[in-house]
Amino acid sequence: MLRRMDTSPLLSIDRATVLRDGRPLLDALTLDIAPGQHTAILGPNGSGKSTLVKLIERRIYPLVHDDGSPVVRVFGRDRWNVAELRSLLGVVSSDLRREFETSSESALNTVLSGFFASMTLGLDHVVDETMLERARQALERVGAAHLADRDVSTLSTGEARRVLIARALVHRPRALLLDEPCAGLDPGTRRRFLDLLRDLAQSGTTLLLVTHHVEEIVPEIEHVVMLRDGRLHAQGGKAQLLDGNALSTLFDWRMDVERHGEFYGTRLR
Ligand SMILES: Nc1ncnc2c1ncn2[C@@H]1O[C@H](COP(=O)(O)OP(=O)(O)OP(=O)(O)O)[C@@H](O)[C@H]1O
Repeated sequence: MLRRMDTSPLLSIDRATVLRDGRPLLDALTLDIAPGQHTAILGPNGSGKSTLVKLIERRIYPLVHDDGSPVVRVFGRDRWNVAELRSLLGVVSSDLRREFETSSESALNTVLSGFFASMTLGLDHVVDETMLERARQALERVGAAHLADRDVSTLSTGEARRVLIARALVHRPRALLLDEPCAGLDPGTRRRFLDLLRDLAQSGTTLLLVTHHVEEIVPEIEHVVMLRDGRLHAQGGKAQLLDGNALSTLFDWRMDVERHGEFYGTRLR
């Protein structure tokens, strides 16, 4: 079973449609991401990026197919217990960030709650020494060990982001799904954060990075998916899609693409 899962696509979405008030937020979206394929998911506001994240993390469900065939498979499987899925696919989403803004848990407990796919540590959650050690290591990994005892609601945006990444990392997941992880970070913190993502990618964690900023696409990411109006607008390699014409069409504004070493940037016309 494990061997089969290892070679299965990380993500396989077959004509996913999500409706709200009769309107498609995702419209027959088909998308395949291979194992180990670091991917950036780009799209303008309202293009369906966060909806896609919620679909993958099982917060919302698509319309079912008439023939009963699965719409979303993660690591080759369409049925998951959420805690089990989180152990393989760590998620840092905007919903999760909002939920933790009002939490009164310490950063360490917040990271530990990742073992139980819950928001807080409950009385029925038994934390053993190994978990504690792993949670401390995860905080260390993201440079947040000194925040362990702080109440998460008192952390700055960048500090809280690190704690949420540590929470996603406690299981040492195979992949990380990050929705706008750099929103609200100052330039230095953003660059350090991107270096952390590079480090994770180089040590074998597959990155799925949702963003509207080309500047955040770390060099390890080679595959780009473009969403627009809830549909797959384009997908391909960076050389093909991080191009002035392709990005201008996607974002409806003329822009040029510049290379900054291994990174890309845009200049609006
Ligand atoms: N619960 C909901 N009910 C109705 N419409 C919704 C709901 N959630 C999202 N939408 C709409 O679905 C569309 C896609 O939203 P989504 O949040 O996925 O976009 P996004 O690409 O993540 O945008 P942004 O870059 O602004 O975060 C938007 O038009 C949004 O208004």
